[in-house]
Amino acid sequence: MSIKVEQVKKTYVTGEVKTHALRGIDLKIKEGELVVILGPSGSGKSTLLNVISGLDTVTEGTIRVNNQEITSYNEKKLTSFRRNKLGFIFQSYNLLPNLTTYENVEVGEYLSKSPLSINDILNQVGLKSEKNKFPYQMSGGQQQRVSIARAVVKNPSILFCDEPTGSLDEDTGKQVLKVLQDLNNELGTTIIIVTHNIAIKDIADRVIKMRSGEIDEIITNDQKIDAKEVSWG
Ligand SMILES: Nc1ncnc2c1ncn2[C@@H]1O[C@H](COP(=O)(O)OP(=O)(O)OP(=O)(O)O)[C@@H](O)[C@H]1O
Repeated sequence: MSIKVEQVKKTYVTGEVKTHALRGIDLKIKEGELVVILGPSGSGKSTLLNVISGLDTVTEGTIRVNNQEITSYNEKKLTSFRRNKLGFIFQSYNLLPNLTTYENVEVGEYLSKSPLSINDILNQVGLKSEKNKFPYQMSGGQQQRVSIARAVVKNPSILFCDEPTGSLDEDTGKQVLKVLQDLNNELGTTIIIVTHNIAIKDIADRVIKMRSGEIDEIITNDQKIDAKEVSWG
């Protein structure tokens, strides 16, 4: 699904204090792109991800997803758009602790009108033999792969990832990136990754650098590398 962001501003008001988190963002993302958003803390990365995914509203401007203006949707329409079309992965895996791997992924399946096969996805993320384990019986990388499987079983058109490797060591982080890269290549899922980790830029089609609520620079990456070759440095 393509995304078109036009003149988007987001201002948070807390008491007397106004925070201009987004100061006029223009951005187009093509279907099937893998985009990495980089920038210092407070530069507006998560806010941008939240408004594009309809988790938060804009103060000004429009966002179109596949030519549908989601900024004009009411809460009910937004909820159904998020449920049917989008997948989310966070730094904290947000798994249900008393459910097994398979059952956690079933939660994603239940939310979708056109789910993929749970077993196929567990194979794809390398968790076939972890199917009956509970989150506490697995490593951080395995738990993150369960959260990816839960998001992907919905067959989302866009996958939003907020610091997906933030809690992981380098080797495990790279395995998780590899899973995301394979999904992008094999299923054509549009993927947007927000991160502090500059090394992740090497797997992106484009890198969007943010600063103080604005896009500072957009870099097209002509030499994408395999996630296994990424080095945290
Ligand atoms: N719900 C909120 N209410 C008030 N201010 C907010 C809210 N969410 C974010 N902000 C402010 O908006 C600005 C941008 O925050 P945002 O979380 O988008 O930055 P970020 O680049 O994702 O930072 P980090 O890398 O630390 O997660 C910050 O100044 C932040 O304090």
